[in-house]
Amino acid sequence: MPQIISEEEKPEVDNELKRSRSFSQSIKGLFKPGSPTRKTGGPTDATNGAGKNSDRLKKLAVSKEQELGGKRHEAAQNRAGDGNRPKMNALKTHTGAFTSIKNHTGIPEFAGLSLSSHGQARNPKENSNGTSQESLVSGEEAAKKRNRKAIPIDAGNDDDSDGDESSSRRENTIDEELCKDPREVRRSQSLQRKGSFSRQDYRSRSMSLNSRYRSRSPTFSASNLTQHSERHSKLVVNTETFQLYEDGHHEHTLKVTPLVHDSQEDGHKGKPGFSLSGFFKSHKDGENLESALSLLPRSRYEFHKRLSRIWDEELGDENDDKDDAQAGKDIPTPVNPEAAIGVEELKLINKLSKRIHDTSAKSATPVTSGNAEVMAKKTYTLCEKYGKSIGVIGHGAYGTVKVVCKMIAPSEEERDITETYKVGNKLYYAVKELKPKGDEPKEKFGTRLTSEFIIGHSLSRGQNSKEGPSPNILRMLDLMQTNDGFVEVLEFCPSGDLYSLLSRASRSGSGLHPLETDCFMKQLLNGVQYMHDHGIAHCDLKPENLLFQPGGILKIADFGTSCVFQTAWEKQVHFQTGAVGSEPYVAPEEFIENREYDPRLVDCWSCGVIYCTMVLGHYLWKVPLLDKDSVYASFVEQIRTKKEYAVFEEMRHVSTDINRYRKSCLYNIFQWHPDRRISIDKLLQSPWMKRTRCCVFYKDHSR
Ligand SMILES: Nc1ncnc2c1ncn2[C@@H]1O[C@H](COP(=O)(O)OP(=O)(O)OP(=O)(O)O)[C@@H](O)[C@H]1O
Repeated sequence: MPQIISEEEKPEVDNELKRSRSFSQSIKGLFKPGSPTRKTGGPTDATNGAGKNSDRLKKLAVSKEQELGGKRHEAAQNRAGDGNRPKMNALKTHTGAFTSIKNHTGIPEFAGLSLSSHGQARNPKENSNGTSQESLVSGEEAAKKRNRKAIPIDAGNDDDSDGDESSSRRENTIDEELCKDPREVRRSQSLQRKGSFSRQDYRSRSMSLNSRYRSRSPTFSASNLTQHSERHSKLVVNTETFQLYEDGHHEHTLKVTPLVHDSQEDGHKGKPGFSLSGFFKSHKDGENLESALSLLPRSRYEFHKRLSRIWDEELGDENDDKDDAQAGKDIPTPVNPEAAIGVEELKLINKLSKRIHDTSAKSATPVTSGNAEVMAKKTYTLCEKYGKSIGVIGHGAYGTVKVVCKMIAPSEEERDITETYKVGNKLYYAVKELKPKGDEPKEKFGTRLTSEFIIGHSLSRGQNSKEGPSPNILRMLDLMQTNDGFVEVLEFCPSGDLYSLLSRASRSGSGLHPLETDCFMKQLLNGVQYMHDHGIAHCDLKPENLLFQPGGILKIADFGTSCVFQTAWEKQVHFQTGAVGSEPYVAPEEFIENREYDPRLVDCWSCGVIYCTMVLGHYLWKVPLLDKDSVYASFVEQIRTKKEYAVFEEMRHVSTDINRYRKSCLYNIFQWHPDRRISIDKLLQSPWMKRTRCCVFYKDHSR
């Protein structure tokens, strides 16, 4: 049964809502471009965050472990009308999560806490694509049209371990219309389209590439993927992105996002699209990028092992080893070895901070001049390790994201393919340029850079994890330095992000299939659970930060605003204050001034919003503030008075049972009081998720 707030709890909730209302008055300027640091509560900038982090470390030594309230409530469901769908006007905040570490006495002076942000007003998807979030806004007729007759099918998970759910109750059904004619399905599921995308039509080229990609396994180890294609089962649903078989198995067939010719970046007229077989002529920008040098110590050089060994033998850097040994001596023994931020990360933070600081100090003498040769001997260039730039995949707030491609020798072809996207003997990497924004202080930029990289690098390597890396965390492979900035080398996800997928689905009128959305949700929750298990909360979960491999493997990306709530030296969970993320996905408690909140629970709220966005094809609300958003206010009102929300009640699924379980989970996610919100762990244990068939096989069957 869904949980809502009981009568006796109302006063407390009312107070909170009032507070959130009054805070909303002051939040107006919070996310303006270049808006100054908030003085009280709310987001702070990285420098303030650093101060807070030191305080926190002192506090942490004596404080008791904070535990989550696990109270769950039950409530009845009634029907109610829904308000108007909002047009999107979202925002995003950024923060740095680390500060440089100068000494290691006592509890390490590790400042891995993202408590902060200064806001910038920004369209949620204000990028080169001209893509607008409004494109996701649509009406509600589609939901009504989806209410159709159903026929039985086993759409459940093979895992029958959800105790109380006996097999006799598994009357899973699938929409009759969906089985009959996928095109009709598309029409019937069509979502009203608003706005348009200036992203050029990707289809002509990507369609031909798509078949190549579809035939190969996604980048995650094949053993972790469920196998569908060998089964001889009738295809019952076939949309542009999803194929469902009669036996309940499914496959994702995501398209490949086209690259833009590098030269177009410079204003040259070039042919749009790209060929994976051809390399473009290097130009000045390309040379700058390709000669970028890694900032990672050579001991971190885990790929291209053969080459690494040669360098280690020929060019051993004793100083690095000495520094490591010295730093290791001063670091106390971890109490929480599973934390993503442990001894190795601490050493790396120090090294990177030093290197980034040195680079900033010497910005007048870029690395390509005299010192470049010396540095190049100690490390490797981007071109040597990851290949040449072949095009641009997108634009972020901090710079362009390019794709580089490296041919590998036949002897290397057996190499671990989890590293990045691989086609034949070519490996593709995404290279994200990072430059300080406008007048962003160098120190703050360095902090943000280190934070994002260390968190992403540690999580994606899974070094501190018994089960190894998660297939749902984007691999962050390297941090390199160019003439005028830095670049992160990332696993390349050729199918782009969930935002683009939803936009395309909305545009083509197909929407996503319920089993498709459930599979993505399960992957998302598993990825987030992995992060939480290792002491990191993402804090900016949204479709734009979820990338895909063509086979439908979802990758959580962008750790720039992530929060380290527990390091290897802490047993307690650290809460944070201040709104972080994008308004539609931010949990309501983040807006309450000076209120500490559990970052894991805000991630859970965001997952719920993402899920609803996938199902509905539009946002739930613009912002969860009563006085700012009538749709959110309507949600709160309906839950209070009718104990249900019309939007959730009207959602349809292929299975009536799964629909019921899902609804229950949604009510438990959208608890505005965080103490009553369901955790990611519990969500993954729910009958809904247990019955969700997923493209990734998670070792822990409870997931
Ligand atoms: N590893 C990757 N593989 C494929 N596409 C990527 C990858 N990383 C980013 N992109 C694409 O590049 C575009 C810009 O990404 P980026 O992360 O810089 O944007 P952003 O979300 O604005 O980030 P930030 O919040 O750090 O500014 C997005 O459209 C994204 O889908």
